[in-house]
Amino acid sequence: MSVPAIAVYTSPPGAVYTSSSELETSSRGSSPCATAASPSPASSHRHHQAIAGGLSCLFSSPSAAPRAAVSQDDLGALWHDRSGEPTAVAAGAGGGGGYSYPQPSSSPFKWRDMLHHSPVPLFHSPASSPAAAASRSPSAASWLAGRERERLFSSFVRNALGSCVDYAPVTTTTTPPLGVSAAAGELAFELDEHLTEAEPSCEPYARDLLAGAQARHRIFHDELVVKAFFEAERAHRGQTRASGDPYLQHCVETAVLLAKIGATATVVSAGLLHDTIDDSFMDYDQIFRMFGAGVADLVEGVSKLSHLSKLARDNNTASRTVEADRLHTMFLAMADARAVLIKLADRLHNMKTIEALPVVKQQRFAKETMEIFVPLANRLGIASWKDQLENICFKHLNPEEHKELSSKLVISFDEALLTSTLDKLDKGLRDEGISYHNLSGRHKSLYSIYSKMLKKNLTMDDVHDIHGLRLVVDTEQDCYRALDIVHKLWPRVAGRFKDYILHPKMNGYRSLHTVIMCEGIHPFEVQIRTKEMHLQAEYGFAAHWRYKEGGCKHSFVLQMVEWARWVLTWQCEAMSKERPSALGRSDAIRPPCPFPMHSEDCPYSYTRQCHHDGPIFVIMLEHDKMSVQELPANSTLVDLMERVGANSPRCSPYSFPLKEELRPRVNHKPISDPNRKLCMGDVVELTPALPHKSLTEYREEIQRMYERGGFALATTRDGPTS
Ligand SMILES: Nc1nc2c(ncn2[C@@H]2O[C@H](COP(=O)(O)OP(=O)(O)OP(=O)(O)O)[C@@H](O)[C@H]2O)c(=O)[nH]1
Ligand SMILES: Nc1ncnc2c1ncn2[C@@H]1O[C@H](COP(=O)(O)OP(=O)(O)OP(=O)(O)O)[C@@H](O)[C@H]1O
Repeated sequence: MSVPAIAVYTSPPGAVYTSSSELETSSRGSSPCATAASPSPASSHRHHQAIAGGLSCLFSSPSAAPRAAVSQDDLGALWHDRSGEPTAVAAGAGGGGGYSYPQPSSSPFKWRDMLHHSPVPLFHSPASSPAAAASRSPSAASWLAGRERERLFSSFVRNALGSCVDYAPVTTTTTPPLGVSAAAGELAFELDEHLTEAEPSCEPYARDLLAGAQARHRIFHDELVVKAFFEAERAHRGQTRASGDPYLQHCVETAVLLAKIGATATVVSAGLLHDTIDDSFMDYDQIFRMFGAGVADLVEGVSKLSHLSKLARDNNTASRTVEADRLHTMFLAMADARAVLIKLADRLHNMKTIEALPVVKQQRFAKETMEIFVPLANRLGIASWKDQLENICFKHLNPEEHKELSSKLVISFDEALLTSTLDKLDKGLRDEGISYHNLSGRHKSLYSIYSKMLKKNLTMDDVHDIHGLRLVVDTEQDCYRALDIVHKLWPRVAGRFKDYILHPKMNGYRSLHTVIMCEGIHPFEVQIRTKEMHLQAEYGFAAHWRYKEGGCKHSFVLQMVEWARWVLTWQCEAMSKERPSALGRSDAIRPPCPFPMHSEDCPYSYTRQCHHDGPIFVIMLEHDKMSVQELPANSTLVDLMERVGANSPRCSPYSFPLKEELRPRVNHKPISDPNRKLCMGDVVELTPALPHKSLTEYREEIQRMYERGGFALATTRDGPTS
C-alpha cells in the first residue's frame, strides 16, 4: 500500500501591496490603453447581469452564512503565501504554487516537503556536481541514493537542450574572462576575491532587506546570491520606485518569488540583478566578469524580454490575438525558460505593487499582463503565479465585478472545510484498504470563477468546483471503488457524475468526475483518476494549458512547453525524493520517460522528435509601428523586406541605403548584408528612426527615398552592387 502524499493546492486571490517600478520605467508612448478592456472570453452586458444575479442569489441565501467572517481587505492576509514557512509542501506536478494546511499532529499523513522552505522545489539542482556521463535517464535515477541521483540529474539536465534548471554551463570556445575558471567543476567560474572579503558597506535599509530575505529563504545566505545582492544594491543605489520605496526592494522581492518556487542560486542572483543592464551603469560584460555567463546570460535574456514586452505594450500588440500568440511563442523560443521565469517573477511583483501607478497605467499593464504573461505562466505550469496575476489583473480591469465577487467569495472559500473533507476521504479510503498515489485539494481562484461564470453564463450557485478534490489511484478498478466510497461518505449532486474513463474526451482526457455536497451546503467536485490518466491530463494532448488555450498551431512550441514542464516536474519529483522518509513510495506522478525524447510507445508523446524547423517570429518596426511577423525558418532580411515591399511602394527589397544610419537595423545594429539570416526574437527596424533634427540632410534623403519608392543604393540578393 502506498503511503499517501497529500498536497493542498490553493490559489491566493491577488494580494495587493502598495508601490511600483518596472512599470514606471515603461511610460513611453502617448496613447495608453485607457479603457478597461475585459480579458474575459465574452464580456457582454447580459453576462455581467448574470453574474450580478448570481451573486445576489448566492448571498441572499441564509444557508450561505459565512463560516469565517473575514473582510474583503483581509483577503490577502487570509490567502497569504505561506510557501516560505517551514510547513510548506510541494504542490505536485501540475499544481504550481500553493501551500499546505497545517498537519494535525495526530494525522497519519506525511508531508512532501516538511523540511524545506520552498513549496515547489523545482529548481534546486545539484549545480555543483560534475556531469555524470553514465546514465541519463531520470526514471532510472529515481531509485538511487541522493548523491548518485544528483549526478544523474546534472547529466540529464545538461543534455536536455539547455535547461530550465540550474547547471554549470559546459564551457565552449569562449575564452574565460579574468577570474573565471573554465575548468571549475563546481561552478563555471570562480567567485572573485571580493566575495570572500568582508561584506561591502551599504545603507542600513539594504542590510535589513537582505536579513529579511535571509530569514525567509536560506538561499539568500548563498555566497553568489549575497554577492548579487550587494552588486544590485550598488547598481540601484539612490533609485526609488513610484511608491517611494527603494528600487532594491523590487529586486529582492523578485528574487524572493523565485526562491519560493525553488530556484537555484544562479536564477535567484539573476533575479536580484535583473534590471541592472536596463536601469544602471552595469552592462553584460561586467556581470559576466563578476558572476559568469550563467547569471549574465539570464540578466541579458530578461532585458531582451523586457524590451519586447515594452514594445508590445507601446503598440498595443497584445490585444491582437494572432500577434499575442506569436509573442508567447517568441518569448518561449528565444530565451532560456529561466529568463522567462525571472521576467514572470518581475512582473508578478510589479503587479502586486501596481497601486502606486496612475489608473491608466494600471489598466495598461493589467491588460498586457493578462494577454502575454498569464499565458506564459500557464504554459510553464506555474499555476500559483498564473492565478495571482489573473486575480490582480481582474481587479484592475473589472474593478466592480472584482469587488463584488471577492467580498462574497471570502465567505465561501473555506480552508477548514477543505482540510476536513480531505481527512474524511483519506480515512474512508484507508478503511476500505484503497491505496492511492496522491490526494489533493484546491480552491478555485477568483478569476477562474469569474471566467467560468462569464463563459457558461452561470450564477455562483452553479459553479460546482469552487472546492475541488483530486485523487490519483493505481488502477481503473480502484477509481470506481474510490468513487463508491465518495458516494457513501457524502450525498451526490444529481446529474453531475461524468465517466470520462468509459467515455474519454476527444483529446484523450480520462477521469471520473462527481460532485458531492459537504455539510449540506458546499458542493465539492471530486476527480478520480489513475496515474496514467493524470499524466495524460498534465502532459499529454489533454494537458490543462492546451485544453484551456485551444489549439496551438506550432508543434515546436508544444515541444518547448512540454520540455520546460517536463524538466521542472521531474526536478520537483527528484528533489522531493531527497526526503524519502517523508514521502514513502514516491513515484507518485513522475512522467514515465525522460525528456526530450519520449519512448517509442509513450502514450503522452505527440511527436517523437524535437525538430526546430520553424517558423520564426521577428519584431518588425516600421515608422515606430510594431508588428510580429511570422516567417519560415532560415528567412533573411531581404525576405522580410520583400514581404513589406509587396504592400508598400516605399520600400524596395533590393535597395540598401548608402548611409549606415539609414540602413535597416537588426537588434539595434545597422545591417550591411541584406541576406543576413533572421532569428527568433530579432527586432528589425526597417525604417530608421529619424536622426537628430539638425541633420536635415538625412531627413531630406529619407524623403527622397520614399518619393522614389526605393532606397538610394541598388542591391542584388547577393549584396550591394555599387
Ligand atoms: N487537463 C484536462 N482537464 C480537464 C479536461 N476536461 C475537464 N477537465 C477537468 O475537469 C473539470 C470539470 O470538467 P467537466 O466535468 O467536463 O465539466 P465541464 O463540462 O467543463 O463544466 P463544469 O461541469 O461546469 O465544470 C475541469 O474543470 C478540469 O479541471 C481536459 O480535457 N483536460
Ligand atoms: N477537483 C480538483 N481537485 C484538485 N485540483 C483541481 C480540481 N479541478 C481542477 N484542479 C486544478 O486546479 C487548477 C486550477 O483549475 P481551475 O479550476 O482554475 O480550472 P479548471 O479546472 O480547468 O476549471 P474550469 O475550466 O471548469 O473553470 C488546475 O491546475 C486544475 O488542474
